This record gives sequence, structure tokens and C-alpha cells, in this order.
Amino acid sequence: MRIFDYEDVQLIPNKSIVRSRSECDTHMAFGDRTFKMPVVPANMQTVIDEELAEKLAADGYFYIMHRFDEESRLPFVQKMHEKGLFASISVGVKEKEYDFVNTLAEKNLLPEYITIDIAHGHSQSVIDMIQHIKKQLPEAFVIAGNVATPEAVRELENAGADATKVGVGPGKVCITKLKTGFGTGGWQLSALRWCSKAARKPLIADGGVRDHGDIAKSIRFGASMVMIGSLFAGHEESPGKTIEKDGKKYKEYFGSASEYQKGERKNVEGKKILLEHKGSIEDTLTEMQQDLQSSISYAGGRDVESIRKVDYVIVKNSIFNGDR
Ligand SMILES: NC(=O)C1=CN([C@@H]2O[C@H](COP(=O)(O)OP(=O)(O)OC[C@H]3O[C@@H](n4cnc5c(N)ncnc54)[C@H](OP(=O)(O)O)[C@@H]3O)[C@@H](O)[C@H]2O)C=CC1
Ligand SMILES: Nc1nc2c(ncn2[C@@H]2O[C@H](COP(=O)(O)O)[C@@H](O)[C@H]2O)c(=O)[nH]1
Repeated sequence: MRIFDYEDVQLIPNKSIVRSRSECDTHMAFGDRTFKMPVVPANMQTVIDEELAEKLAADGYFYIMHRFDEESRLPFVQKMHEKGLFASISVGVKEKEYDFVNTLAEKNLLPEYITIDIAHGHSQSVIDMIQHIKKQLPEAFVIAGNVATPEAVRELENAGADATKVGVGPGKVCITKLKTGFGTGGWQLSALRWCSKAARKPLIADGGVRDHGDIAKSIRFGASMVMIGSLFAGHEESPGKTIEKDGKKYKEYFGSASEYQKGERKNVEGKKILLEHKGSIEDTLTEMQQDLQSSISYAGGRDVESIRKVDYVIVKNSIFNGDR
């Protein structure tokens, strides 16, 4: 297997078939719906909250609410449906999560998307939860993760997952690779490519995206959706705490397996960092969409699918030409 990551790859342009990048369509179907872009903010407490989830859904973007405010999940589903918006929530795999899924079914509250969000998704506990959700809420689109291998993708798909999420350890606030020695950190893009050989259902590339061009690269190597934390965490709308230091504004961004999330130092696999305040998330989404339109035009197409077959070169660590 060839090993490479985002910074090691450049996609090769094809002749453009559009007169303007504005002709390029960035929409992506995922489940029963089509979204403005194949991009979703990470389901982390410093990346998304209910207010932002509502805004994203209303504006045509995919979102996944995090699972760390357990009690608010049921009223959240209710609220989103009352407003005519889709509900997309996360669950874990502990015993009480089975009760939560049962309660949703009893109350006839059907989230359109449910993400099973644990660190080591290639596990019997995730397979059991997929099967439980599919039994209780058969209409829900189930995303399961996170995984790192084609075997894992195959097993979760066979258990009933509608999509799998690939990426163990490439995240900006992740310390899994340092603490455990395991993961896809440093080779996330080739791990995605490897997994895509086995996948028969959509893949979400999760973690390690540092530049907007990495979205096109994720699509090229098999993703249908790209989950992004650090690029979204530093905005005005981001729920992380705003900090002022030497007259400059920053936003806190911490890992879901950090002590700041867990409230204790047990099995810590995440850290906290400060990100420079980036203004409004709307501006970033607009720029991201324009950059993806440009990617599509370089691919020689009119839609996201046209990126999937472009040629590429591996240029180890050289795409920044010494700029960073
Ligand atoms: N994408 C990534 O690379 C990573 C993401 N995370 C994020 O951190 C959050 C917390 O994750 P997680 O700790 O899994 O969630 P939980 O603390 O909810 O743990 C889920 C369950 O899985 C068990 N578990 C956790 N890790 C392992 C493992 N390596 N092998 C077997 N069982 C395990 C836990 O038991 P016990 O705690 O007793 O072991 C618990 O029963 C999630 O949001 C996750 O996405 C965390 C690390 C890596
Ligand atoms: N190993 C850990 N990974 C984590 C933790 N919290 C979140 N994550 C993963 O990171 C991505 C976001 O990555 P980014 O590079 O875009 O910032 C997120 O979706 C999770 O999969 C953690 O504590 N440890």
C-alpha cells in the first residue's frame, strides 16, 4: 500500500468545461437528503451547539450534533422537527444509550441521522448498537465510527451501518497516536483510500483536514462527506470559550477525549488548544464553497463527482513549497 497524507498529494488538472467557477455545483447527496457541500463540522462540544446546528440545517448544510449534553438530545430532536428541520444526533454505546434509543422509539421521535461516536469503532459494542438502532428506529440513517481499516468498514456495513466514518488519530487535538501508538495520523488520506476499496456505502473522512483543498483530496480518495473540527472551531458562532491574550482574540478547541470534556484524567486521548478567532462561520463556509467550486473546475467537471477520477501525484511534504 502507498502511504501518503493530505500534504503529500496534488491533484492534476483536466481541461475546464465551464466558463465560470460559479457554474460548478458543490451539492452532495447523503442519505435521503442533498446538502450544499460534502462537509460537516465535527460533532464536538467546542465545534457545534444547538444554535449552530439549527442555522446549518436551515441553510442547507449537513450537521451532526454532539452527544455530550445527554439530556438535551430528545428535546433537540423535537425542536428541530417542530421547526421543519432534520434532526441529526450522536450516541455512544453504553447501557443508558440503549434506553435513550428505546425512548426515542416509544415517543415516535425519529432523528433522520444517528451517529455512533466512539474512538475505536471496530468493536462488538458498535455492531450491537447499530443493530439496536436499526431494530428500534429502522428509518434512521446510521453513521458508525471511527474506523481505520477495510475490514472494519465491511463489518459495520454488514451490521447495518448506512455510512462509516474513517479516521483514528489524525485530529488536530488528538493525542491517540502518541498515547497508544495506533492510528491513521500521518497517513489518513491513504487510510481513506484503503477503506474505500472495501466500502459499498458512503464514507466520511474524519480528521486531519487543514486546508480547503483537502476536501477535494478526500473526495478523490473515496469520501462522500468530510468531517472537520479545527477549521470550524475558531469562529464567532463556535461554542468554545473566547479568550483574550495580549489584545488578540482566541477560541478554545478541545478533544472529546480530553480531560476538559471528560471532567477527569482517565483514558485521556485529547488535548486543548487555542485557535485564532476567525470571524463569522458564514464567511468560512462561503470561501470553502468557492474553493470547492474551483476544485471542480480544475477536475474538468461541473459537480463534486467529477473530482473522483482525477489523476494525482505524490510529492512528499512538498505542496507548501517551503511556505510553512
Ligand atoms: N477519532 C478519533 O481518533 C478519536 C475520537 N475520540 C472521541 O472521543 C470521544 C470519546 O470516545 P470514547 O472514549 O470511545 O467514548 P466513551 O468514553 O463513551 O467510551 C465508549 C465505550 O467504549 C469503551 N472503549 C473506549 N475506548 C475503547 C477501546 N480502545 N477499546 C475498547 N473499548 C473502548 C469505553 O469503555 P472504557 O472507557 O471503560 O474503556 C466505553 O464503554 C468520542 O467523541 C470519540 O469520537 C477519542 C479518541 C480517538
Ligand atoms: N484522538 C482524538 N480524536 C479526537 C478527539 N476529539 C475529537 N477527535 C477527532 O478529531 C476530529 C476533528 O479533527 P480535526 O483535525 O478536523 O480537528 C473529530 O471529528 C474526531 O474524530 C480526541 O479527544 N482524541
